[in-house]
Amino acid sequence: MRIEDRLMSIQDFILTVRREYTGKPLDEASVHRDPFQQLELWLKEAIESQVLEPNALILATASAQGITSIRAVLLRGFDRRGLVFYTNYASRKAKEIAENPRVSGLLFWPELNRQVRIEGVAERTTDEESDAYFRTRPRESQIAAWISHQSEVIESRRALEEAFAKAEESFRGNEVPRPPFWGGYRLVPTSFEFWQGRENRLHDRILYLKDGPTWEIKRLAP
Ligand SMILES: Cc1cc2nc3c(=O)[nH]c(=O)nc-3n(C[C@H](O)[C@H](O)[C@H](O)COP(=O)(O)O)c2cc1C
Repeated sequence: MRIEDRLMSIQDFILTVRREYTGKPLDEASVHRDPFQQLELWLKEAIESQVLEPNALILATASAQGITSIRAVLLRGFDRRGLVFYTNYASRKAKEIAENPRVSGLLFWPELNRQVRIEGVAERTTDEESDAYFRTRPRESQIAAWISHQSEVIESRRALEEAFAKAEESFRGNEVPRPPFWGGYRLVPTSFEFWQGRENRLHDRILYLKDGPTWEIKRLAP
């Protein structure tokens, strides 16, 4: 249906659209004691449910002055050390992380009425880790990493495409190495919150707080 056929303005639509959230109960007694295992379970369920971008992580950073910014990045791996994503080390997010390593991330799966909030600090992955991941990227993405001065103002789309074509030519016949200004970060969590939408807005919110080597588990009001 086209928006015009709804006989409703966009303003009225967003005011009135309302969805009942339902889902399997999330219970502090039955969740994994280890939030990384809980994350693995929910990621598995998101992937199995064929949500469009199950590993899209909305990442918030803040400058030293507390000016915040957010964007999506792709979660490329995780283990008990943290959650890994890759980017340009001269980008806005990287500059903010250099000033202030505190970051937060959000995984949101509307099809499952679920979100996961993660707070912690970002630290760079090792060169070896970044190299290993860079080698798995399609060649075009490897070349794009070289020519994109991510987050900087550029003259035009054409200038970008010309730089890409030039780089493609100069790398012809050779492997594309990882640019020194491109690599990974690991979000090392200090807290996780798993949110499951439930009926009547009585949602389940389970909070994990790092307590030395273990995690404290609490329930939050919806
Ligand atoms: C679904 C999705 C996934 C993305 N994944 C990445 C990523 O893994 N790494 C990255 O640097 N940018 C990624 N981007 C682009 C970022 O959102 C952002 O535009 C870029 O990193 C520049 O951000 P910054 O100026 O805040 O540093 C993605 C965008 C979307 C919509």
